[in-house]
Amino acid sequence: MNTMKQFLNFINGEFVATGKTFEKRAPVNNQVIGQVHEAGQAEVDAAVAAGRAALKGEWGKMSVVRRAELLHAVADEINRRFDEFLEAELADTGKPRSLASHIDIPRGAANFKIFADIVKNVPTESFQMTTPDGGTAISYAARSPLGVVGVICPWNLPLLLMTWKVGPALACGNVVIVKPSEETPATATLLGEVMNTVGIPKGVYQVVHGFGPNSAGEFLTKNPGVNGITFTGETRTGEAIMAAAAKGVRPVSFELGGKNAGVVFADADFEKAVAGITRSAFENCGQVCLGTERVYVQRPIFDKFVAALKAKAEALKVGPSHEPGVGLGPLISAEHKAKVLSYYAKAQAEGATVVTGGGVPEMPGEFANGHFVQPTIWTGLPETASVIREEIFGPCCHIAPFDTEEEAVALANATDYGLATTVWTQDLGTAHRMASAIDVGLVWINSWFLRDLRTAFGGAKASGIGREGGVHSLEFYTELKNVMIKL
Ligand SMILES: NC(=O)c1ccc[n+]([C@@H]2O[C@H](COP(=O)([O-])OP(=O)(O)OC[C@H]3O[C@@H](n4cnc5c(N)ncnc54)[C@H](O)[C@@H]3O)[C@@H](O)[C@H]2O)c1
Ligand SMILES: O=C/C=C/C=C(\O)C(=O)O
Repeated sequence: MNTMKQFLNFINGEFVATGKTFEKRAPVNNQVIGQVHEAGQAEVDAAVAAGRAALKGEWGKMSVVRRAELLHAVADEINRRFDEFLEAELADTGKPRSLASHIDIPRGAANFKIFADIVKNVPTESFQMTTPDGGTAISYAARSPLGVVGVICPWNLPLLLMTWKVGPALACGNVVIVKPSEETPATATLLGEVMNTVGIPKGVYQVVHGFGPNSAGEFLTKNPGVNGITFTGETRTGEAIMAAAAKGVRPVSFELGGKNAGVVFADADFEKAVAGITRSAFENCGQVCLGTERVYVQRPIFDKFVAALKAKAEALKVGPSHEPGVGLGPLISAEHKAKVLSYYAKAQAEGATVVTGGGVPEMPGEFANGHFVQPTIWTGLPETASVIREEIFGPCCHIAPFDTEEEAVALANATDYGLATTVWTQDLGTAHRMASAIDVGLVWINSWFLRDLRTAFGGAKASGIGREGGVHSLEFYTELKNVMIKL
């Protein structure tokens, strides 16, 4: 009998079914592959109570060193069960096996290790002063956990983006309640087994499944027992969560949407620039917040660059995860496919030259029902066009020419977002001037999505609030107290 996989909530160390389920469908063929048990108000309230109890119990009293040891053990257990996490992520997302095995799952584990090490080694400040009465005083800072942290995650890099928050939150002594995307329940649920195996006390890591409004997401953000919320997702969702967090003045950490530019100067290493923009436009089927949907190429190499990127896009093998050599998987859902195709139609309606793509590939057999779209490149549109102004989150980009550095800066900055930019040039002066002038949180020079986990990560403007990564995560996941002692 084909027993449908059940994705349960993970509350107080137990896997919890509810009477209310929704379908999980495979992006590669749109077949139902599981039932997800939606957490209601009662389940979310139970998770908050269990989290608060955990803070008062063994976990709240645990030393930093012991916490770090346990988080290293979590990472080691993820790596020991690497194939299970890999298969779970592939089933949920349909992404190419090469991508999940080299990025999603390794980073899912690494995110625990890096913060386990950081919390053991980062000092806090101390000062000595002469007091007005001629005496002295010393002061020191001390960090304490925020408390119960709500972690709300998107579906594009499910394990990576969830543990990018859970890692530092736990390292700082908090407890977390994770609300994975309704599209990708698997790896967050599997991590619950790992937490039990490793011996993370119950109530420290919990998972509630569901949607946003009138479901687990909203119940979590509105629960007064939640002390802070870290969220990755669309900007408009961030606005709703920020409104919820306002009650009780709870802190938020937001990684939001983007409409990132890629800027290629005529002096760039041409092959590297083509390869880099190909990755930034099409990797993960364009479903990466850091991805490039607006490409600006200096005029002398514009035609050559368009031809080269066309060739790269057309060389991408479109198919399901298990097929070797697949470079482009499906989009996450039928709804998202419809959204991306609506932009493909808008581009044509607004007069774009379709350099390649613009539709749906012929897929064999069951995969004809998958959420596959063609990698697509446009030219010839004005900067006011919808596909240049709005985040699409698909395997597509528009390429436009520019002449001067100043023009490239103005084009890159002409957006409400401020997440990432990738700049390709072999001139050091150009590189540093561009990095300085572009209003984003992340600039890659002659690279893209190259990550040092000690660095500040986050977006400016409508792309986010705060920075996570390295010591910057401690600023969100702890309260910093100053103690002054008169001697
Ligand atoms: N800046 C980054 O680092 C980053 C990384 C990945 C994705 N993103 C962005 O995420 C978006 C794609 O992901 P998505 O479609 O899952 O985003 P989304 O905003 O639709 O959903 C994200 C999560 O928020 C939950 N949610 C939705 N409404 C909510 C509400 N009112 N209250 C509480 N929770 C709510 C969803 O259930 C999901 O778990 C894109 O805009 C992308 O740019 C940003
Ligand atoms: O889709 C967005 C990717 C975000 C990546 C990270 O947050 C990271 O690499 O830590």
